[in-house]
Amino acid sequence: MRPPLQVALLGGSFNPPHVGHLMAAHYVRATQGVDEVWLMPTFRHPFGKRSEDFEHRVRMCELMCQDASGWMKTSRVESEVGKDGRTVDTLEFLQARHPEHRYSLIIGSDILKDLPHWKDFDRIQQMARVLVLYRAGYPADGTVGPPLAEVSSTEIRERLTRGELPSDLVPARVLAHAREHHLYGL
Ligand SMILES: Nc1ncnc2c1ncn2[C@@H]1O[C@H](COP(=O)(O)OP(=O)(O)OP(=O)(O)O)[C@@H](O)[C@H]1O
Ligand SMILES: O=C(O)c1ccc[n+]([C@@H]2O[C@H](COP(=O)([O-])O)[C@@H](O)[C@H]2O)c1
Repeated sequence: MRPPLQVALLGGSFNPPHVGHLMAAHYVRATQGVDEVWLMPTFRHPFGKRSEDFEHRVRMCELMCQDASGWMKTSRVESEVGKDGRTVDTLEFLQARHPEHRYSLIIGSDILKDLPHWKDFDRIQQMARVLVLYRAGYPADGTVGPPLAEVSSTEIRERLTRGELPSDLVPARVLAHAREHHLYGL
């Protein structure tokens, strides 16, 4: 019998995806015994965060995944769960759909402050191994690995608003998609 597929989930707004996401995915794949990393763009953000259209964010994630050899994938699962975007519901849905997989959940250390407001984080920890990555600028206890890139989608959107093209922070194919579709006021 084959061992279960080890899947690490990286949920986020991806508004837009950037090299910080890419480094997080590569780091986990390289060091955490993971077969695949699935990017899961939010469909309904639980805290009401507004973003560009889901389809554009999915496409930009797919374009970013093209840089990896099949192990990094984009999942539309958040649009299929049919609830209000809570991660515990997404995990339940994925476990029912692929009971043969084993899940890890990747979060950056900037999110630790929000966890008390997440739904059923205890249950999440029962269903998945939670990997807290050290996001540069957000030191915390219990993180895994070195500080990762100091980059955020917020900073990228700000640069775009100023008319700058953040080609040092956004994969080229992703930036080309944003330009072609006039996202972020381009
Ligand atoms: N540079 C980074 N290093 C480590 N983790 C990151 C980094 N950027 C994002 N993450 C993690 O990836 C997940 C999704 O992040 P998200 O898509 O919200 O990006 P963001 O840059 O934080 O966006 P925004 O600035 O719009 O809040 C979160 O768990 C976040 O902590
Ligand atoms: O489950 C929750 O209650 C919950 C509350 C807030 C955020 N999340 C998830 O956290 C991930 C990162 O969100 P964000 O705000 O950094 O884009 C994303 O997958 C969200 O669905 C989950």
